[in-house]
Formats: sequence, structure tokens, C-alpha cells
Amino acid sequence: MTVTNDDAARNGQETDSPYLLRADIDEAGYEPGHPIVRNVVLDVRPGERVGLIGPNGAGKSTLMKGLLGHLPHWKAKVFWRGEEENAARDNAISSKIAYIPEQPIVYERLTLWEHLVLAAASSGLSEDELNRRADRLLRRFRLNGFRHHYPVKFSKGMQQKTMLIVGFLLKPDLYLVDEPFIGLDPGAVLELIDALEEERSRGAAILMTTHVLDSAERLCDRFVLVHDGGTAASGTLEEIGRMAGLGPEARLFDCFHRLTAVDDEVEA
Ligand SMILES: Nc1ncnc2c1ncn2[C@@H]1O[C@H](COP(=O)(O)OP(=O)(O)OP(=O)(O)O)[C@@H](O)[C@H]1O
Repeated sequence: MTVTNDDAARNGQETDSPYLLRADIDEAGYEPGHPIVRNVVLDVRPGERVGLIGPNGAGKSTLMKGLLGHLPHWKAKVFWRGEEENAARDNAISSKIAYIPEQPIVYERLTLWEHLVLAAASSGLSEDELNRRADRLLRRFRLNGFRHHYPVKFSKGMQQKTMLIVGFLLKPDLYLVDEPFIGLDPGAVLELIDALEEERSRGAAILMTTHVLDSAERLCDRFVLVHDGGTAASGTLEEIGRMAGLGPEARLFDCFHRLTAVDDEVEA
């Protein structure tokens, strides 16, 4: 089933764009001729939280890699505040984005504090600002006692918190967050939701993938559902509920199942 609100808006001729980021993606994949997803529009306004959802293997992480300029096959027009990004400028928008990957990536020989110093240096953050922001984040995510420990020896959840702290430290315009909830303890999930809400009220936008649909429903203003190599639905929960034929009160979980239902019967 394919229902989308975006078809009329695919010409990319925007002026005075309300969007912080808008990507009209023709094809995204790992080799030419084998796109993983086609014809997807991803857009996010300042202060908006958009949930990118879809079944395993639908291409959510692939789309995020494309936005970051890390994908070998990427046929897309990307607009930042209405201005088209020049593909020749590699990673042109990545300096405005904090990417929090699904699999934590930590440097083997750096302590947690050294990770923060490195991130601060690469984005021109002053020492005072680093100390002030880092102190609050380390306390918030309960890693204050681990400043001088090596994240490579942390648990998965602690490594994930390290990635979150590095991302929040930089206060970017846009957060790309790939499956933030799995692996965090319940207290950390609440802190994450609060931290994202603080960032949203500052005007930062959030594009996140997740399978934790009750948290997504609570947090996100709008959703893009990727399935079968394209956009299966996009809009607010109310709009998606209507598209799924479930009405405006529908839960995201039920919409997801309705819109991604497999036609073929599973053989016994
Ligand atoms: N480095 C790669 N090279 C080739 N194919 C890849 C690579 N990474 C992912 N894929 C393929 O791209 C498809 C989409 O993968 P992707 O990780 O984007 O899915 P996803 O929607 O994020 O899934 P999940 O919900 O399981 O995290 C899958 O078929 C996967 O096998």
C-alpha cells in the first residue's frame, strides 16, 4: 500500500522554505542500479521532531547515511534552509548536524572526557562552554564518575550515553538519531526524552528512527513510514491513522502493522 502526501511537493523549487532540511531522494543505496529506497521525501522544520519508522531492513539507517554524505549511491536533492546543498561539497550539511548512530563508535585510546574535548575542539566550543555543558550532561546521563574511564570498556548502554552526550554537547540545528531507545535503561530514556524536548524548545529539529513506537508516538510531531523500498505513509499520527483506515484515534503501533502488512502468507 502506498499513500503519501508528498507527491505534489517533489519539485524542489523552494524559496522562503519553512524547512530546516528537506531531501527529495530519488534513489539511495550501496551500488548503482540497486537502490534500497526510492522516491522518499524527508523534511523537518526547525523545532520539529520527525520519526522515521519502518520494518527491519526498510532502509532507515541507509537514508540517514545518505543525508550525512556517507552513501555510495545517493541520487537526491538536499535543501538546507531552502538552499540546495552542493553535492561537490562533501559532507556539506554534516557540520550542522549531530548524528547519533545505532551502533556506538568510540575511540579505543581516548577517555570519555577526551572524547568530549575532541568534539568540542572540532566544533570550536570554548573551554568554559565545554566544562559547563559537559558537567550537566555527564550528571544527567549518570556518567559523571566515569569521566576519565575509557568508553571502549563501557557497557553498550554506557557507550550509547557517550554518543548522546557528545551529540548534545554540540547543540546542533538538527539531530539525526538512529534508534536511541534500545539499550538505555528506563531512567536514561526519560532523561533522553527530556533532553530532546529541551533541544526542541531551543529550536533544534530531530529526525529519529526507532522501533519503540510508544516512545515515538509520545515524542514525535510527524512520521515517515518507509516500507517496500519507498514511502508507505507520511504525516501526523492522525493523518497516518486515516491513511491506514483506522481513524484519527489510532495508535502508531496499529498503523504500522496495517501499513506494512505482508500480503503473502507465511508458509508453515
Ligand atoms: N554497507 C552495506 N552494504 C550493502 N547493503 C547494506 C549495507 N548496509 C545495509 N545494507 C542493506 O540495506 C538494506 C537496508 O538496511 P538499513 O540498515 O538501512 O535498514 P533499517 O531500516 O535501518 O533496518 P533496522 O530497522 O533493522 O535497523 C538492508 O537490506 C541491508 O542489508
